[in-house]
Amino acid sequence: MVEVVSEARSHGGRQLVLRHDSRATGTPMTFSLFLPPQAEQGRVPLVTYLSGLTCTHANVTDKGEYRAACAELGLAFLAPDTSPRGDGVADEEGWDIGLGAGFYVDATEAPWSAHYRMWSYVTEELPALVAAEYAALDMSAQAITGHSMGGHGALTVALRHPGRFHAVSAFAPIVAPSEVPWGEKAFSRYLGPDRAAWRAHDAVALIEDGARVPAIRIDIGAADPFLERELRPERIEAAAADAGIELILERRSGYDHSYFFISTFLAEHLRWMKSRLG
Ligand SMILES: N[C@@H](CCC(=O)N[C@@H](CS)C(=O)NCC(=O)O)C(=O)O
Repeated sequence: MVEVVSEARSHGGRQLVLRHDSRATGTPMTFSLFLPPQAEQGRVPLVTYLSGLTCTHANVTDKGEYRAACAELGLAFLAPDTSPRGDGVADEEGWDIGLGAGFYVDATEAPWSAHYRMWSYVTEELPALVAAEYAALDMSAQAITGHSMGGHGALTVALRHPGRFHAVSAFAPIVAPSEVPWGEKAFSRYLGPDRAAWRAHDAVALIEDGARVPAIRIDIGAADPFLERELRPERIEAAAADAGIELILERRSGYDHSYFFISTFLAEHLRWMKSRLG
């Protein structure tokens, strides 16, 4: 059962905000879905966008400026939340852990393991739900992208589902979470101290361990304050080069980590995705 929280006409399509009771997280979950005008006539590809730390579906929905391009290109755009929320959901002080910081893993450690099952949510439950509810979505034509923690999510989800996504891109992604403070903090709590278990959720480690996608597109702001400490794009440049994965990585002069940066380049990513979706 999906509840429509809000619906608005935009660029000839429909911008929906939806809520449902998630089996994966055991909580209500809210997400947004834009259906372009082409969805009224036939089937359309689906782009999933995974958000970053502190975000809900609302940040990209309000500030991402994707609707004009999606309406032109005939792409649906799905934006999930970044963690379970509600009474009884574990949290800890700090904006980089707990609520708003699910890191797209299924936690194995208490107290997190009770609800923090964002991997199952974004890879299984949510795609199945939207496919069942919206027949216009062509689930054989999917692409995925994301920002920061959500860039990490997009890369790891695509690397672990070969063939599901025709295109994967990211904005300012955390490419090697096992090696940086945000990821070490989250993984040690959610997945425990055994770093071997972290590799399945680390894009650089996955590539080193043999996971492959045909191509990756990344944009990153050269003035991003998290660049050197948390994002470390040089790590995926090295891994992709060693693996023979085509990597289109643009460092955008003067841009920071914010939605002013993302909204500037999101349409370009959607165009690139559309070209790979055929
Ligand atoms: N809250 C943090 C910043 C966290 C941050 O930059 N989050 C990014 C994702 S990693 C974001 O998109 N924030 C929400 C927004 O800009 O709308 C701080 O105070 O430094």
